[in-house]
Amino acid sequence: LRDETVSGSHFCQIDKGETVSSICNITFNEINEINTYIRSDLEKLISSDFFKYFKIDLRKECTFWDNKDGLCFSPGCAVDPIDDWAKVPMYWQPDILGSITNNTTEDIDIHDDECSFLDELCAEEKRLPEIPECNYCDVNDFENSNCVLVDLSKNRERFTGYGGNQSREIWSSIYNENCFSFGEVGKSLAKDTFYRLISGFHASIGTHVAFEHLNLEEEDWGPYLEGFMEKVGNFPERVTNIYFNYAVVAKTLLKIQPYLKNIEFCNEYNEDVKRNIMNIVSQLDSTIFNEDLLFENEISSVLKDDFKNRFRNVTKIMDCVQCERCKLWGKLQAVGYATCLKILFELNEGDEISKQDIVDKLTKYELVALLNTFNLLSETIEYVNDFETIYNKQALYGGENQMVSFFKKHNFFKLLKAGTKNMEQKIKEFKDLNVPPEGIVEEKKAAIHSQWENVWDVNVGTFVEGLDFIERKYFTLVRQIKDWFQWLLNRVRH
Ligand SMILES: Cc1cc2nc3c(=O)[nH]c(=O)nc-3n(C[C@H](O)[C@H](O)[C@H](O)COP(=O)(O)OP(=O)(O)OC[C@H]3O[C@@H](n4cnc5c(N)ncnc54)[C@H](O)[C@@H]3O)c2cc1C
Repeated sequence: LRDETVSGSHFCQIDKGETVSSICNITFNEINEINTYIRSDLEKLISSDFFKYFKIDLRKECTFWDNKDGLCFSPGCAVDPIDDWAKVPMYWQPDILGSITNNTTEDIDIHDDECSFLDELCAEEKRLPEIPECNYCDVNDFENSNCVLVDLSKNRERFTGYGGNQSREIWSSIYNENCFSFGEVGKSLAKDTFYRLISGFHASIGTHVAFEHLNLEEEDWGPYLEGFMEKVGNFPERVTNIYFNYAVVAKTLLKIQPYLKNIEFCNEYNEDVKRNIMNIVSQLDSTIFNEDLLFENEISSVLKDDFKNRFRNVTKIMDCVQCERCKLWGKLQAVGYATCLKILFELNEGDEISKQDIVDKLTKYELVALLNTFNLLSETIEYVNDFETIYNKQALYGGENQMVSFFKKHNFFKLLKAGTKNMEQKIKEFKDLNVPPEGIVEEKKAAIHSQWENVWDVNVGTFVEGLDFIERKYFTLVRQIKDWFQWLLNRVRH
């Protein structure tokens, strides 16, 4: 979505000078600009040892329906969990995490494991456990013994081949059962936001899938513009929702920034990670998203609970995803958005001490998910811009490319060749006709004439049909050639 457009048309039908939504006082252009500034810092942060690991139970049972038969057999669906523990940093080692759960006060310490970020990272600084606040997502997700640790940098979100009814069922269940009904959407900013978050999340996955796409014919990875346009680009609302989500997550980071001081990312990494986060956050603009407007007039504990329940359901539905890699990234993003909602809702009220308390109790998984979700959106915006460049190039040089691909696709010359063969066959048959005896010459002449007409009609018809094809697609010139040919044909026949 950069400034240059071809012949005045807007890529994805979006005016980049407009604000992203009534509650985001920022334009598409401004978000593009911010994203360019923070991109390299964000990439550095996400590839650090602290943020590149995530724990997940890939075998967790789907509690909504029976999906035992639904498996994704494509090799792209697989995840490579960590098996060489020697290479994993100290604070991700199972014995460090395990030492907490092995304690006699197991139940309490499990919560400690999940919700006291500081304790979990720096074993020597254990504090007394507190009751968790992670109730926008399912806290049990990260505490069971079936969890595996995954290096996210080695299992990127990309095309896996997962699709069809299986994935459609998941999306439709998220939209139909867990978003507010269509009657409610449009009447309430808060409820609209819920739908937009899901749609932006979906569109971001679609953009990644199209950008890191496997061309099955050429067995090569690369951007697939048609796929992007089909799933995202032809729907301005979906592209807008990606920018909307970017604004929401950016604002979440701005909101927790003043309270990050207490969090220690272990001595080894603390300063680096903190400096990096501060660098990123300092480039964001607080007008990017106005959550006060969102909750104006209607923030109530009932609505808040409704949000919590619905989003917790969304994170649980991810257990029903049959493709492991999709499940990994789906879960991570669902937890990332759940964390956003929690911070935007909970940090909007109460005194400074309670706000500090909420941030102090964020779990490692929530923070890893939040920052990785922001990184995915940042990549998505970069990809949308790259798709625009590809689109503009094709529009500029499209005439030639389209012609070549047309001839490749419709194989026009093959059609002509077949027509010619047909014609040769007919001529041969014609030649093979025995010369008739005197008396029936006139009759035979008429038969021969009709044979010729037949040959002519069939083959010329094929040829004209071929020209028709091209004409319909691209050339007015062909119409003239065709008219001329038709005129010549009429003259020869009569
Ligand atoms: C949680 C999850 C994670 C996934 N991760 C991956 C992955 O990493 N790699 C991969 O290759 N595939 C992944 N998939 C599959 C992918 O999302 C699509 O489902 C798949 O590519 C099939 O696409 P589709 O064109 O049939 O439509 P789908 O994307 O399945 O969409 C179903 C319907 O939802 C509507 N819709 C589509 N997009 C939007 C939107 N943004 N907003 C509102 N409505 C919309 C349309 O009406 C569409 O027909 C994932 C699926 C899920 C559920």
